[in-house]
Amino acid sequence: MLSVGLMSGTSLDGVDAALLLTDGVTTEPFGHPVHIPYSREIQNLLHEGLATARLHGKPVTSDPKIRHVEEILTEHHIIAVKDLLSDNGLKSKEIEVIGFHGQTLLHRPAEGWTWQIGDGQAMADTLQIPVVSDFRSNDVAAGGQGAPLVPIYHLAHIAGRPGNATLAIVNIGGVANITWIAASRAPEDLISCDSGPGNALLNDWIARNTGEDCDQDGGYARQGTVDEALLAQWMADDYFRQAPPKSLDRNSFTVPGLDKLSLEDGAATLTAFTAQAIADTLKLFPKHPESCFICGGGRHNPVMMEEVERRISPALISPVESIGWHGDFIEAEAFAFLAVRRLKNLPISFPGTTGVNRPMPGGVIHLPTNR
Ligand SMILES: Nc1ncnc2c1ncn2[C@@H]1O[C@H](COP(=O)(O)OP(=O)(O)OP(=O)(O)O)[C@@H](O)[C@H]1O
Ligand SMILES: CC(=O)N[C@H]1[C@@H]2OC[C@@H](O2)[C@@H](O)[C@@H]1O[C@H](C)C(=O)O
Repeated sequence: MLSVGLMSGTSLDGVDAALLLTDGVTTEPFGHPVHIPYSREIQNLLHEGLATARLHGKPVTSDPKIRHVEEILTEHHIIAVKDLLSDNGLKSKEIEVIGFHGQTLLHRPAEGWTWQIGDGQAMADTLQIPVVSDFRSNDVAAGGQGAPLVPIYHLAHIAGRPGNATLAIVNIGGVANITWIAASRAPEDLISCDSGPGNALLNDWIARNTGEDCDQDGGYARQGTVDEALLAQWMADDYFRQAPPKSLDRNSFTVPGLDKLSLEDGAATLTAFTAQAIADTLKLFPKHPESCFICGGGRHNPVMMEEVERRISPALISPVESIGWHGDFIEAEAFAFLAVRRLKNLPISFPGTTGVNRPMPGGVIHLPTNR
């Protein structure tokens, strides 16, 4: 079965689209994935959507501003699927299902909800392919965190590899998250959580001060000095001592005192914040992993990788490319996998991954209506 996965993450940098050959248990990435970056205009629109959602403080789907953002977001994802199919010489009828994550506007599992936008029915009708969206709500409604959902894909993807070392897969996206994989390789033994910030706070800091999208190759952080006292203050947040599973909103941390730092010292301290949170989170799992594989955009930032290496002890980190994975498209592949699992009614979240009380299927199926 060939399926498509679409991810628009908390970095707000664009849409990742990937193909996966999967029966919902075994997996094999297929063809060439695509990344369709957001224009500055769309990024601003998404930021406005996030700000509007924060003002509401709860899902208000009838707000015309939010509906407009959803429409543009959905159009952009439809373009990504069309590009993916044409780049790979595929037709719509060769795709069994699309996993459409959408864009998270607000995430408040403690209040019993999480809010992703993206019009799955419009996508199904336009492309004439079944679409699965809204992957997180079922888990949150059942008392789970609704995130991370990628761990079962990490497990399926690692399953073919020899060896039974305890592993961690660390994703440094907008928010960073970690999947801990036990030697048993059993889904019931998975443990995961969001570790803390990834790139989103750093991106926001760089954009605010320079108008650039990110700290390209760690250029600003490299010239700065980490304010360890301020970092210790940020790390005093109770979140970092809570046991997994646990999850974060993109804007869960407010980083007081940051504005007093220079551009470079701010970049260095935010980069260290991401790394220190990863290092401290690894101590919360039952056993220190024998290897840590890093995926997500943060692995392209050499200063961030050095900070992670320096702060994890004992450190045994390498990018996921060292095990043959494509580290920029793991999440898109994961949503292709989760969509097929939804069609088969297989669970996508587990007590150890989201804190839900039993393995839980998730996602809403949208079948194309004939026009
Ligand atoms: N060369 C680079 N130098 C510095 N930072 C980089 C580089 N390449 C990518 N990044 C960072 O990675 C980010 C994109 O990461 P990624 O695509 O994993 O985010 P995401 O899909 O939004 O993640 P998530 O869904 O996990 O929150 C960029 O916004 C940028 O901050
Ligand atoms: C609510 C939400 O959208 N969470 C995202 C976010 O981005 C990274 C981190 O926080 C992660 O837990 C989750 O996404 C990934 C894809 C997941 O569910 O596994």
